[in-house]
Amino acid sequence: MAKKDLNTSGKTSGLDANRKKEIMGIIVISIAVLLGLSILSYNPEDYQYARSISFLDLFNPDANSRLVQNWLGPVGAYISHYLVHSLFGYTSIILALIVGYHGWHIFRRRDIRELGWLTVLSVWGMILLSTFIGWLNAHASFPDDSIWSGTAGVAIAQVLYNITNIGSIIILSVLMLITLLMFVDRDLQKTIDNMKLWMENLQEKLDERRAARQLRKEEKAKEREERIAQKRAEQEKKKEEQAAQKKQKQEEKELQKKEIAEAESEEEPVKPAPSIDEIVEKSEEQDREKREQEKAEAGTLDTRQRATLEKEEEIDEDEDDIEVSVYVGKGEEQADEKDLDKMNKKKAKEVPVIKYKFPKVDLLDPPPAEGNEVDLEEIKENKRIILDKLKRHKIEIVGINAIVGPTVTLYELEPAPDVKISKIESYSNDLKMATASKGLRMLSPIPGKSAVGIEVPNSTRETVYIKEVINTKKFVETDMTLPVAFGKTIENEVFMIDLTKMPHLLIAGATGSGKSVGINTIITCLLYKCHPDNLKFVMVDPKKIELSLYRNIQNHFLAMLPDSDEPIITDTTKAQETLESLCKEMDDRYDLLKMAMVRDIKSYNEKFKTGELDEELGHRHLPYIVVIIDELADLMMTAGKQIEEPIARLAQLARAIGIHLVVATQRPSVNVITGTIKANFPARIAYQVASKVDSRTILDQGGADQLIGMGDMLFNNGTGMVRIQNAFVSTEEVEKINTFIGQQAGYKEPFHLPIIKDDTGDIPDPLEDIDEYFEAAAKLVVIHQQGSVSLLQRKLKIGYNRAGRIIDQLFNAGIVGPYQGSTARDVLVQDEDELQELLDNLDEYEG
Ligand SMILES: Nc1ncnc2c1ncn2[C@@H]1O[C@H](COP(=O)(O)OP(=O)(O)OP(=O)(O)O)[C@@H](O)[C@H]1O
Repeated sequence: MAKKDLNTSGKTSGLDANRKKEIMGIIVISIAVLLGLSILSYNPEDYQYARSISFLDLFNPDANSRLVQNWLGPVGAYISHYLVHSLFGYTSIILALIVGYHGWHIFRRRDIRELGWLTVLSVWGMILLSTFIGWLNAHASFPDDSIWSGTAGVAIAQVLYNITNIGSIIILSVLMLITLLMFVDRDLQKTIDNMKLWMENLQEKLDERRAARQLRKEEKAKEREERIAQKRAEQEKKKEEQAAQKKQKQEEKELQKKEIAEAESEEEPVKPAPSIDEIVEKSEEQDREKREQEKAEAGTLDTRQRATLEKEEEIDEDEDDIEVSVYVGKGEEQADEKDLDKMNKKKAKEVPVIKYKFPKVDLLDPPPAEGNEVDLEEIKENKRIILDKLKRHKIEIVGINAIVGPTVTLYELEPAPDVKISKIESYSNDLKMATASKGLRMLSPIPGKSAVGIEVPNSTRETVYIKEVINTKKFVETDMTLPVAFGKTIENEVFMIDLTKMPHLLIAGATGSGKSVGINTIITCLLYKCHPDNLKFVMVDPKKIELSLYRNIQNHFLAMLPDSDEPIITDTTKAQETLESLCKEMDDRYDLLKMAMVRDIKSYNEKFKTGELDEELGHRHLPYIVVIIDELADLMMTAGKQIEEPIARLAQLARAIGIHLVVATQRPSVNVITGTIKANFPARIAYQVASKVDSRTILDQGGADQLIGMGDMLFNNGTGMVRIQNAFVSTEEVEKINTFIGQQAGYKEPFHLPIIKDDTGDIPDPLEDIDEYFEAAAKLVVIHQQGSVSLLQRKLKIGYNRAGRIIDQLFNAGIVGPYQGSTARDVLVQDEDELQELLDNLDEYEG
């Protein structure tokens, strides 16, 4: 039934009404398309052609109607001429769109009356747009062709312009805007409301975005804080782990040592002889390891130091004031006066070569019974000045500690979390002025801490006496080979190093800063701990006064060239010769080490002591040699490279064979402390210097320019810097020690360094400086047919160096052959008669 209704509904005679509408729609759309195409393909020249074609030509296949460019031929040319040229230019396309839209409406069977308002608005819009473009074309030459607006558009615009002049464009713009708004939404109020709403939405969105950004920022800051806290915790954990690992390693090492010792006692494997390179490399590696270990420990240094400090007082004036905790190091445990003497007595007995008595502790001046009191008033005042100054620069400090040392007090400031540490550093000069101090050193930050350190000199400084340092348990009981206790740190601890581990020292300081006292401290410490059999000094003193006191101990402790009259070298040429001789001694020692198949002097001497090394082959006990150069500048100025080269060579290679350099200068300029010298001296000491540049030359950083003289020093071994008050040893004390040693029998002569052969190739005059044992030695050598140093040593009861010198003279005289390493020299003279003949010839030559 319903089906029937459907089929019958709307049926008219012939075509169904709906179909009709659809057909109608399609036709209208097609007209719109044709209209559009004719408009789009408009060509101004087409109209003339179109006009020239007669109606009949249209049916003539040869007519030139094809010359018309318009896509719809002459018809299109006509239509587009009227619409585009005469009426509204290209805006006429709106007409085609209106027609097309109508067609679509009809096709969709909608009521086209609905389109009334839209049609009117579209036509109006088209006219307005063409007028607007016409105005622009006429008055702004844009676009430069009236084809966009048509003649009608330009004409209307011109009329409007004639009436309202420039107002015409404003009127047109406003009309355009209104039309556009009406097009978009015909309800203007609604449009305005919509626009308002859109603006509000936009504002809201912007606000939301801003809030989200702020939230993200806060979250990030929170995350960062958490990360920092986590990192700190990790660092703490790491430190603890490192300490544990270190302990474990130490235990393992000890265990290993024990095992090795046990294994060695069972059987001694035959090891291949190490090369010089291996020996140097090994000892460098050990140094590197030590430095790395120290670096790892540097982080824990502070806690170690702090643990030994005693909290003196907490000063807290006002309620809102930051309290300052004052710490004073409790100082090193003193040894019994007799302890060192007793130990030294035992040590002297172990070396039967000479009868020797170590200097007694009571030769040293006792420190005054009363130590310096901590001046709490001064600390309070300094704290006030520092905090006031920083507050004025808006730097907030949340905690402050004061560590009172013998020379300076270290104020540890803990800044508020948001304070930049570098900012505090920039006020160091201000603080120096405010505290009216001679020098003020900043540590920003204190290594391993998130605190800034300010070292302010104490108004009354405490002298650290050498006895306070030497007579401590730390020094007395140390098993270091060449221990040097420089003085006291800010925590009142004795600062001690083993010179063999450094392995050389470079010292700089302005005149009067305490260098000479420092060098005396080094020598004194060594004299109190080392037997003359194990230690020799080479002293170079171009200033001629500082080290002259040590002449007294030449037969015990000094090493020199055999032909030298002065045990303390003051002349540059002699200094150069001595340094070269030390290089030879170094090479000889490496040969000995190689022969003995050991890697360092310590193992060599141990092996020699047990009798494993044959004296016949030239093996001998090797004493450590400490070369002291007081004033490198004088030498460098006169001899330059000739001094620099042997120093650098020794510094580079001498560590394993027991030659250590202590080089001082008051001029730390780059032409004295050259790059080559600096590179080979990792351990450096700076006393007060004149400028920051000088400080950088010696320490690679500032700080030494802020020291306050009289033994106030900075020690840097490449792993960190320590401020020390150098122990004071007076000239009288040095004199007493030297006299005490000097009046003992000692050796017959100073330790002789090897003679350097003339490298011109000339054989030195064999009769010059000939040894009184020369003839006797020659006979011995010929009788035994063996040119060995140890033979002469044994038979003539002379020292190694002298025997070596005689062998060299025998070589020069043609009695023995050249040096052959580990085997004795060949004897070139067959028997005593031949020798006598040779000696007679030499006498004649001499005569
Ligand atoms: N550790 C110290 N404790 C107390 N006073 C010291 C200390 N070191 C040096 N002095 C004082 O400083 C003075 C100068 O010291 P010293 O002679 O060692 O300086 P210097 O650097 O060697 O000078 P120069 O280069 O002119 O020889 C000494 O006479 C002494 O009074």
